[in-house]
Amino acid sequence: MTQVLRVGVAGFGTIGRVVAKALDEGMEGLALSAIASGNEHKARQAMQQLKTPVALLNAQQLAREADVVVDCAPTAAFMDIAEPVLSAGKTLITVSGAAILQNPKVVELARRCHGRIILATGAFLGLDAVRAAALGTIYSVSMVTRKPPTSLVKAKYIVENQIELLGLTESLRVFKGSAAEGARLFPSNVNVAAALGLAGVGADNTELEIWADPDKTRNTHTIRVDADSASFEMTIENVPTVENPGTGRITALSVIEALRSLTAPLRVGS
Ligand SMILES: NC(=O)C1=CN([C@@H]2O[C@H](COP(=O)(O)OP(=O)(O)OC[C@H]3O[C@@H](n4cnc5c(N)ncnc54)[C@H](O)[C@@H]3O)[C@@H](O)[C@H]2O)C=CC1
Ligand SMILES: O=C([O-])CC(=O)C(=O)O
Repeated sequence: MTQVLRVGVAGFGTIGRVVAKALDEGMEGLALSAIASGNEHKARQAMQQLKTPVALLNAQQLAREADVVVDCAPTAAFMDIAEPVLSAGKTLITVSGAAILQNPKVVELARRCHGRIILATGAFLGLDAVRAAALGTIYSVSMVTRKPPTSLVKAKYIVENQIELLGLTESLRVFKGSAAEGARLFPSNVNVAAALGLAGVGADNTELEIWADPDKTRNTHTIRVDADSASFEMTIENVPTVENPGTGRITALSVIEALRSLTAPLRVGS
């Protein structure tokens, strides 16, 4: 008999709903087993769209119920979701690179308990090449993010510093520094910079600029890497989701792809 992996989805928002829908519609070797949410009322309403009803559980119960948990919740909820999954020696798929930087001990927890954290590529590109280059010598890694002002208005740093972005007529650089600092100040907006840091030379040594750009309609990230094995420059232009413009449409698809590669007979890319 073929084994089917039970998948729990934690966080039923912009990304979580798309991932749950894909599982509900059928993915080879994978089945949606339960959902955890930060807002029970909204989650119950949205769960009515599922063809096969599943339970709404808390994070502890979800970790017991599922073989694999997909974390699609805000950065602040990461440890509540990750800890029970990893302590049980199970697999966590996440796109919260910023949360991993904030909680580096989570990697040790996974090691000690034989759990596994898969940081999906998310709204990004090129992490396979960066990881490979990191086996040699990387001289520099930098990233420039340009987002439409609407994608940045809810960012922690922008809100706390009351920076007015919606009336911009030209682009404004809102951050320049390390990816580590950028991920701390913009946790929901530059998870991709955190992932780039983790893949390459570390977030402290990865340079980052973030621009609010009224001429952009897409969340755009350009990375430049100079290494002894290769030099490369890549740009991705992500279509913002309607629900949460800071989140590109491709993010949920990347998570679905990460799930699919758990059971697919052929995996393309490292
Ligand atoms: N690496 C990447 O490329 C990207 C990463 N992200 C990250 O993905 C995460 C989710 O993004 P979105 O779906 O756009 O956010 P969202 O705000 O649309 O959805 C988050 C959901 O999590 C729920 N939630 C809150 N606390 C929870 C808890 N303790 N347990 C379970 N659920 C909880 C909320 O009620 C909400 O439904 C964020 O951490 C964001 O920073 C987002 C976009 C790209
Ligand atoms: O980096 C993120 O967390 C999200 C992002 O920029 C995008 O969706 O393009």
